[in-house]
Amino acid sequence: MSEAVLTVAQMVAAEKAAMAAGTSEWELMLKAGQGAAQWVHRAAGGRPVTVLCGPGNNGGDGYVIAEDLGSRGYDVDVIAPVEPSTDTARTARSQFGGDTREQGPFEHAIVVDCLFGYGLSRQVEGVYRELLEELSASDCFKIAIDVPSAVRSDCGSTLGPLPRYDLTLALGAWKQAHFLMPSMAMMGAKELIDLGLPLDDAHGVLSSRPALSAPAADAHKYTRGLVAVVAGEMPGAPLLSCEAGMRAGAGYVKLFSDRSHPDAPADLVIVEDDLDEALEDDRIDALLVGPGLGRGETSRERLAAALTSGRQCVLDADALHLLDDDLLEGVDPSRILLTPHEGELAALCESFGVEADGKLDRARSLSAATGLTVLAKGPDTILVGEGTTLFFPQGSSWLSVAGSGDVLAGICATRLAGSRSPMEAAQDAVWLHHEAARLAGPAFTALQLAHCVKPAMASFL
Ligand SMILES: NC(=O)C1=CN([C@@H]2O[C@H](COP(=O)(O)OP(=O)(O)OC[C@H]3O[C@@H](n4cnc5c(N)ncnc54)[C@H](OP(=O)(O)O)[C@@H]3O)[C@@H](O)[C@H]2O)[C@@H](O)CC1
Ligand SMILES: [K+]
Repeated sequence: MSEAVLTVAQMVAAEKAAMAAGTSEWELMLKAGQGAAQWVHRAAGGRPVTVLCGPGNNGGDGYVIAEDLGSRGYDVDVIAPVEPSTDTARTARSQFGGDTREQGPFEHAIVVDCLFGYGLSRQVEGVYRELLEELSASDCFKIAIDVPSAVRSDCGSTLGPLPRYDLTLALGAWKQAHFLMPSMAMMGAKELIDLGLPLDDAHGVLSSRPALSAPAADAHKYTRGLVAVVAGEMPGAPLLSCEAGMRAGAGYVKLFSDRSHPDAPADLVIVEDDLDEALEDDRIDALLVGPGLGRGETSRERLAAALTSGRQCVLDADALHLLDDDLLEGVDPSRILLTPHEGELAALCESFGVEADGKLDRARSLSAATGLTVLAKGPDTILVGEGTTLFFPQGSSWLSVAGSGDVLAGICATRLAGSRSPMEAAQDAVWLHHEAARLAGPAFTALQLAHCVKPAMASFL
């Protein structure tokens, strides 16, 4: 099944294309509703179900679900504050053999929310708000059809109460809100119901688990990739990057630093030569600059030296605050990966005169304006480059710890050194980072996370 992630406009276009090819909207709704009913049945296991139906086609899906469950012998209670307003939803209503009522309260242990789907267009008020508030306060099992009803499908922000759902059933394709905060964290388990829509042209894709490989039989340390981490004013952060990079498959990790690192592990090579000289080593496959770099003039010079060396680079942390058009002059942007968190992304957009709203739009606009690959990290991670946007399943919330980004940057640099493109390297790194966090369990430190990158590798071999 396609893992395309669509905007509302793309969703509407895909539906239109399916209809032009001979499938009616009613057929799509039947397929969607019956596919969803199958999941509701699995969750309900015979217990009575309440279905909340709104005025549009999301409500139409609700009537199809109610009819399907009724035909299986379920006790179904349908709450529909208004009559359906689209032809297809009216057809669905007329095919539903049961009664409806206009408002709550609802008592059943399973509630299916079909108030609004991707057609949500304004603040949720009145009886709809009351129903969503009641749903939020209830301890019932909550199922959202397509998207939670108060969620804007393109950006994941809310226009009303957002209950914590147990299950969200996406119809036809994933919407961006399924992988963006705050909505993604409230959707529970997510399942996709295939409607056979044409989705080949989608620019957004859900990242699939990478398959990594062990070194070739004749590998040596240089063929596996030499990573150089360019240190700066603060020693701790680049060391964390090295600790992670050393466990993500690199053959060799070096720290280019002009100060001593008494806490460095014995298996890390520290190069104290002049940076320009150190960068002349032809065997370097990728550089990481930014963690602990500082933002002063010397730091800027170190970043400039790294960029003008022509090597593939991962830029993180302070490097993202220093980066501007001047530093990128003559640099091939297709060899550079940026790993900003939300604040760094906003700062980058300002530096490059990119006007955009929200994380997704910022990452896309920055990449389009500069040609750089952008890994916009955070609880909802987005990767943009080569005209594509990749979305990711949610990682552990324990990743919100100081040094977590340094670890991610170190993994990115190692993957980039291992003959991966910036997009591939970043994708590998997000999965390794998430898996390391899963293995580290609760309340880990960044160093413990870096150590778990090694066992995380095993999950992808
Ligand atoms: N993808 C597919 O292939 C398939 C998709 N299907 C389903 O269609 C869904 C999209 O349907 P949709 O376009 O009819 O929009 P939907 O979300 O039901 O809501 C629009 C209605 O709500 C109203 N309204 C909006 N906001 C409001 C507010 N705050 N407060 C009050 N009213 C508000 C709005 O009114 P208006 O803005 O027009 O005044 C309009 O009446 C999609 O999510 C999926 O479930 C399947 O059936 C078939 C296959
Ligand atoms: K819904």
